[in-house]
Amino acid sequence: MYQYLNHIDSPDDLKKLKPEHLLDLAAEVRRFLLEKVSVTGGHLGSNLGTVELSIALLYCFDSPNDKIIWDVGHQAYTHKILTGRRDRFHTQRQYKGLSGFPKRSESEHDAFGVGHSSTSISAALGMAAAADLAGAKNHAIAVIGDGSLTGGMAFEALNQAGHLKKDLIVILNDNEMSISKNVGAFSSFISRKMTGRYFRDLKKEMQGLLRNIPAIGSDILHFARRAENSLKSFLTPGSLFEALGFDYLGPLDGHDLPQLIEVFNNINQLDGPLLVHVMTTKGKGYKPAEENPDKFHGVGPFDIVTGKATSSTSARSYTELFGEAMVDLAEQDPRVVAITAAMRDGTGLKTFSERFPKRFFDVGIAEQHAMTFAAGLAADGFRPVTAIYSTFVQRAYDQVFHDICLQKLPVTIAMDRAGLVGDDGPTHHGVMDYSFLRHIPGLALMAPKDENELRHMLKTAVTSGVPISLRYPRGAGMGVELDRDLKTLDIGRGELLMEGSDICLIAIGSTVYPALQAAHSLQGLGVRVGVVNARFIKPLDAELILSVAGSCGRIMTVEENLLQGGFGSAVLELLNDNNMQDVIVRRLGIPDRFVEHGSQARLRQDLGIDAEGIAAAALAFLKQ
Ligand SMILES: Cc1ncc(C[n+]2csc(CCOP(=O)(O)OP(=O)(O)O)c2C)c(N)n1
Ligand SMILES: CC(=O)[C@@H](O)[C@H](O)COP(=O)(O)O
Ligand SMILES: [Mg+2]
Repeated sequence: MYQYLNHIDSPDDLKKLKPEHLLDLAAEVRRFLLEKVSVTGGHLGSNLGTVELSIALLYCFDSPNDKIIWDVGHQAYTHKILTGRRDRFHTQRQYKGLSGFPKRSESEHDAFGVGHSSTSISAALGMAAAADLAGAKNHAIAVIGDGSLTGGMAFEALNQAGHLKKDLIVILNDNEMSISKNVGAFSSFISRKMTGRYFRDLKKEMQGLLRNIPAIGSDILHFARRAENSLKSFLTPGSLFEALGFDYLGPLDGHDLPQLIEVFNNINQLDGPLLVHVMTTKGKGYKPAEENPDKFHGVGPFDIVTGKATSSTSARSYTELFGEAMVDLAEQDPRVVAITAAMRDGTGLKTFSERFPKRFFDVGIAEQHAMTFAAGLAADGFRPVTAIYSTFVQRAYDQVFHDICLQKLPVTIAMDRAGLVGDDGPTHHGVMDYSFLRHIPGLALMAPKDENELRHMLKTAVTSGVPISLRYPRGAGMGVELDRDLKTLDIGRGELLMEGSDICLIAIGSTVYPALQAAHSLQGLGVRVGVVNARFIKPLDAELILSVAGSCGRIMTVEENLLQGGFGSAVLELLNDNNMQDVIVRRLGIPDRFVEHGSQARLRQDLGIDAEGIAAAALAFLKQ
């Protein structure tokens, strides 16, 4: 089946192959990727696009002594397969299986843990500085995509690299795609095809310009030629990197394995900062992915022949209903604008962008900029909604504080993928937003119990006129009926769902329905259980919580967030501030550790925040 691939368990095995066999190996790797990812799901398009690049890097450099760092790392499947993980690759992103991203704890060939974009150049530069200090001669190689290069910290690293002049290799994998088509002036600049027409027009312009300068004899033509040459060198993609102190090579064909090997063997001898620009095709070698690179960026299990998904969910997703509510709100209020950081489809804003193109902004992978851009819009009368995954909002903590809350600007921070996201694992779980946002003065923070309440919370947010954030989970909603009209909720008001005098479960967001389920099963055992849907992490519904605490004397909080500084902590603080220390409290949530990847259901079960876990914890609590 795999004549070459089955004999490669390390880069040393790879190096035993003759160069002419590497093309066959690349074909086998592509087949292997399709075979495995069509079953497990995962990031397909970017991995099909980096097969040759991965082979050439491991063939020409000396991993793990040479450090290869993949930016984001979603495109490092071939790197993993050729570094001893082929036989375990069917477990990638599965519970207790391989991670979907490079991880130092997983292999010595994973030089740096990744998952959030734009970190590779900083890390590689750090390793280059380490090698320099240690007198070592190993290479530090960052492989960064054109999308990830729109992330600000990549430029912070390029800036310092050009200054330090350490031996650093940056490989720009340019497929002109982020998750969707890449955006921004920089991405069009680096992918600019220096066409003949472009130069001809430019030349005409130059000559026109020069004709207006008083004749300075025959020198003018000499000057014109020099101007044209310098203009050409200035306007090629490499000119910007050269201006930052890098040597620039490219653009090369990122699928031409012999060329990549020749170049990589040569650059092995170079020193100082070097940027190699390779052009690749996202989804290369698999027609459905080449034709729909955005759709095949991240996939569930699919049929290789048709390219169609083989698993589907019934209930509509939180994301989809968020997107629909955004369209409704934008129709009602011309001040509503939407901002995404390179994740239009992932955040459900595709329809919004088509209906209101002038009120839709994709800022690239630039969450910090997104927040302050929103603050600018809000300062001048608009109602911006930033739609950013919870884990990526962590990137923009200071901007939320400094640019939005301190100035009390009416920005809505809509955090999708909040809570446990599942297969992407610890880099992507959105389990800290209660903790890192709750203590910012003036910021309201809420979480809906279901997709219908999400819609009302969104309306509440964009009409509130204050800094406000809502967070909702990845995946399907609860399948509840949707109210026809969106309504506004009272900020700081929760709802009492069940009354009970033995114990009261105070839940928030995705834990409300599991708490209700637990309560019904406890009722069957004769336990009188109350359930509260808190709705707001801040401001808490103090009146409701103090009332149930006083009448029950025993409460259990439940949250899909770290316990440290989370919702339960807020309730403890409230009780303490109101001298209700005699109320006994148990907090269910995520303990002080990172949660590995696996299905959301399995992770919630492990953490005891699913219905069974809540019921068991409540029973144990009652027996104390
Ligand atoms: C800080 C951060 N924001 C957003 C993402 C989501 N994300 C993952 S891959 C990706 C696009 C990356 O594009 P590029 O670097 O060009 O890689 P390609 O998929 O094209 O190979 C995005 C936006 C992320 N991983 N990290
Ligand atoms: C690698 C990356 O960060 C994104 O591709 C992320 O995996 C998308 O997550 P969703 O699949 O939840 O949209
Ligand atoms: Mg790209």
